[in-house]
Parts: sequence; structure tokens; C-alpha cells
Amino acid sequence: MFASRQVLNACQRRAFSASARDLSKVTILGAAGGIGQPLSLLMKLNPRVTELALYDIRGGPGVAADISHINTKSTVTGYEPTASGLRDALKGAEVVLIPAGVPRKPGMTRDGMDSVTAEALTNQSTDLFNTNASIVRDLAKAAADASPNANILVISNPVNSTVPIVAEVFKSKGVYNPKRLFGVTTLDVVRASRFVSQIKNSDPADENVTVVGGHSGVTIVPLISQSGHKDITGDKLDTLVNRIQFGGDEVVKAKDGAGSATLSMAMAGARFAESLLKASQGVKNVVEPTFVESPLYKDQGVNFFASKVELSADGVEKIHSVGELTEHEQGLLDACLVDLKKNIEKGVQFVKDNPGN
Ligand SMILES: NC(=O)C1=CN([C@@H]2O[C@H](COP(=O)(O)OP(=O)(O)OC[C@H]3O[C@@H](n4cnc5c(N)ncnc54)[C@H](O)[C@@H]3O)[C@@H](O)[C@H]2O)C=CC1
Ligand SMILES: O=C([O-])CC(=O)C(=O)O
Repeated sequence: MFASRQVLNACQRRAFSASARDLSKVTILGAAGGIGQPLSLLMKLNPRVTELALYDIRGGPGVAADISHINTKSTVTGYEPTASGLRDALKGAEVVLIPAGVPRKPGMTRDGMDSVTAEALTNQSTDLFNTNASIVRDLAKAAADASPNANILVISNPVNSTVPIVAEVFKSKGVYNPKRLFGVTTLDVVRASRFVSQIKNSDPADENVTVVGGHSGVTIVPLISQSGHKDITGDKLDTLVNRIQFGGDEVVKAKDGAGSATLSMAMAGARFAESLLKASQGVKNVVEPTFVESPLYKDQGVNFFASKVELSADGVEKIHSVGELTEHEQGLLDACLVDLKKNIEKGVQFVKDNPGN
């Protein structure tokens, strides 16, 4: 049923290589998961997408068959969980979204370095890190071979480490382009805008909060002073910042062992993918905070950092600095950089120690 849809004709392929693209293949790796399914749905609803490729180690073709009945123009293909299925899913992709991996359980931290309490949890967290690190490493290898020029959007946690893992794999294959590798931190931005609107009784659509740093705990640094709400101070500010930094925990706790944020994450991932597609289709001044290889704190040994990034058809166009910070925000940033450096090093070390096959 899907075979004919798997093949782009030669004319389409030529068009795809043009810089302002009118054909946009989006590939989702981990498409049958908690994030993958609603993310696939949202990408099917996006008119900028012409071809949707869904891959998972289980259930990809089923999700694709279901979504393919939605009456939007894009074609949808579900790929078998084989090396050739993965390669075909990736071939010709403009955007590759990676939500493959295991989610947290209550009590675990995202970075898998220090769990909250017992040694047992530390072991589980380490397992979680190793599991996701291996999954992302292997998917990155496949992407480096099959779609070296695609924009790679990493959702799998811990983002602070999985993004450097992808970079190391692409480097090892000689195809690394830092302008095309993104850690998706959009959920932090989405949460920040929602949480501020709850305090201010405002429409979250009007609340733009820049969030910089990374994507776990204290590495998440919301810049409330730049959001037009300098009046949020003291305990109110501390509570707000803490809620943004540990928003993921609220969901993990409420799901009580059944995983972490999926629906809000799918929305956030779809928003970031839409921004990239918009930029690659020629829309100017598209700016999103995202975790990229960044010069901002390289002198402190922090090679990846999320800040506002202007996007273009080439991927990263311009990395914005963090702007003016309050003393409080500077303190948050200092704490962020300490953890972020370790998280990044952990990802780099993982690939050195575990190069895989
Ligand atoms: N960046 C962010 O803001 C967020 C990241 N996450 C992370 O996203 C990841 C996925 O979360 P969920 O969707 O809730 O998990 P899930 O377990 O529901 O889904 C993961 C999917 O990945 C698939 N998978 C596993 N190994 C694979 C491989 N080698 N190739 C292709 N697919 C593979 C599984 O079969 C499953 O369908 C987790 O690591 C989670 O921590 C979650 C929320 C927010
Ligand atoms: O907290 C988690 O493990 C999932 C996540 O990244 C988030 O919800 O921001």
C-alpha cells in the first residue's frame, strides 16, 4: 500500500535540492511513542510538509496507516524496523525529529548523573542515560550516512548530552555541520509563557519568555526580566523560576510511572519544526531559543548552549547573546554553566567510550 509513496521521482528530488525548498520531507524517529504519535499527527496537519516518514522499532507502519487517512496533501510512509527501513525513512529528509528513547520515572533526574535519593535510583538513572545515549548514537550514525544534510532536531533526553552525542557521531563520519544540529528546548519556552500568563492573568500568546542554557533542572534559565515582567520578584520569582526549571517533574509525578510529558512536548516539537520549515522556505526573522553549538560560553568550556537563534535555509543563521541579565539571572546562569559543562562532557565521553559498531 505504501510502496509507491516511498519513492520520490527524479524531478522531485532535483526540486528538493533547491535552497528555498518547496518539497519538505520530515522524518520522525520514534514515531510510535508517547511523543512520536501526536508529533506525527501535528506534522501531518502542517501544510509545509509534503512527505512524512515515520520510523520506530515497533509500530511505525500502523501509526502511518492511521495518520495517512487524514485529508491533508502530504504523503505518509511507515517504515519497517530494519536497517534499510531506517535508511529509506531518512533519505532526502529536510528535517529529522528524534523523540526515540525511554522517558523518566518518578525520582530520576534527566541527566542521569545524580538521582534524588537512593542508590537504586542512581543506577536506574544511569541505565536511562546509557539506553538513550546508545539509541541516539545509533540513529545519528544512520542519519549521518543517509541524510547528512538534514536538520537534526533532538528531543530524546538528556538533551544536554544527546546533542553532543550526535555532533560526535557526525564528526566521526566527517559530515558534521553545527548549523544543522538542534536540541529542542521549546517546551521550556512554552511552559514559561504559560506559567507567566497564569500569574499575570494574561493570554499566553502575548507572553514571550526567553529561556537559555540547557534542558534539565538548573541548566534551564528563564530570563523573566526580559519578558516585560520586572515586577515579578522575590518569592514569586523564585517559585516561577523553579516551576519552569522543574516543570517536567510535575508531569512525571502526575503520570506516576507512566512516563513524562508527551502531548505538550509534541506541540513544542511541532512548533520548532514549523519554525525551521518556515525559515527554509524563505521566511525571514524566524527566531527560536534552541540548544546548538554556540560560541557564547566556549571560553568556559561550554560548547553547546541554548539561546535565541535566528533560523534560515542554512539552519542556524545567527546566535543571539543572552542580553542584559539581572544579578539574580546571572547567578542562575553561573549555576547552569557548571552543570551544562559536565552534561556536555558526559555525552562526548560516551561516544569515545562506546563508539558502537
Ligand atoms: N526535549 C524535551 O523537552 C523532552 C524530551 N523528552 C524525551 O523524549 C524521549 C521519548 O519520550 P516518550 O515519547 O514519552 O517515550 P516513549 O517510550 O513513549 O516513546 C519512545 C519511542 O521510541 C521508540 N524507540 C526506542 N528505540 C528506538 C530506536 N532505536 N529507533 C527508533 N525508535 C525507537 C520506542 O519504540 C517508542 O515508541 C524520552 O527520552 C524523553 O525523556 C520528553 C519530554 C520533553
Ligand atoms: O522531564 C522529563 O523527563 C521530560 C522533559 O524533558 C520535560 O518534560 O521537559
